[in-house]
Amino acid sequence: MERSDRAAVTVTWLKKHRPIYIGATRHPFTLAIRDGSVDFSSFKRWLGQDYLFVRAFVPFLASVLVKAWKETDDDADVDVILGGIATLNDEIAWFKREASKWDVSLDSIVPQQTNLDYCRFLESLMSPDVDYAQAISAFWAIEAVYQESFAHCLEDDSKTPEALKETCRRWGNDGFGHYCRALQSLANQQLQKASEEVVAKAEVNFLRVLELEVDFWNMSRGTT
Ligand SMILES: Cc1ncc(CO)c(N)n1
Repeated sequence: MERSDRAAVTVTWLKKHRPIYIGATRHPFTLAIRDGSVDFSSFKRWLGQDYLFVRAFVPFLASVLVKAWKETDDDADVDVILGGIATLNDEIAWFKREASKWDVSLDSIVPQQTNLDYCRFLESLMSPDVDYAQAISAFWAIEAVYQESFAHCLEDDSKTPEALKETCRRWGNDGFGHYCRALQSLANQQLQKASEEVVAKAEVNFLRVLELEVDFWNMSRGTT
């Protein structure tokens, strides 16, 4: 592909891998939240596992911040990522409150294999050998799946149970949507300048994120 054809690499990926993306963002678990049929024990399992995931997401974000600081000239990238880190601080406090509401004891959650696999993937991206283009595009994909999944649960015709709406709003709100578009545009900027090899690696990572997201929803549903 010519450089000029790659104005928005992430848009190309979304078109090319549409069925897989839909599989992650219209998963039976989140569709069950949306139609009100979700089993609360599945929700509680998701809550506990996602808390562990988000804890592992903190050092990953910190590593993306360091890469942005090293590899970009203006402050825009660092500012967007720093905003993400600030949100994560609130998110961890929210998980603790939500868990106590649902009687989920966060201290005794054992990470399931899927979660360990996902955290290991994050760790692989934290290596200094992985460039910023790869890290920021994976970061965007991870956030975008949650944004699309939970925004769908808040549409007018959804029957999301009242007790789950706050969770859906956390990732489905317009502000988070705006943040995801900002990440997507940072990813596009980097991918546009990146070598063919880096773009190819980033596309593999994108697919791996989608696969891990599907596995994560499956785990929450108790089907793995
Ligand atoms: C598994 C997973 N993917 C994405 C997000 C979004 O931050 C999250 N909290 N958990």
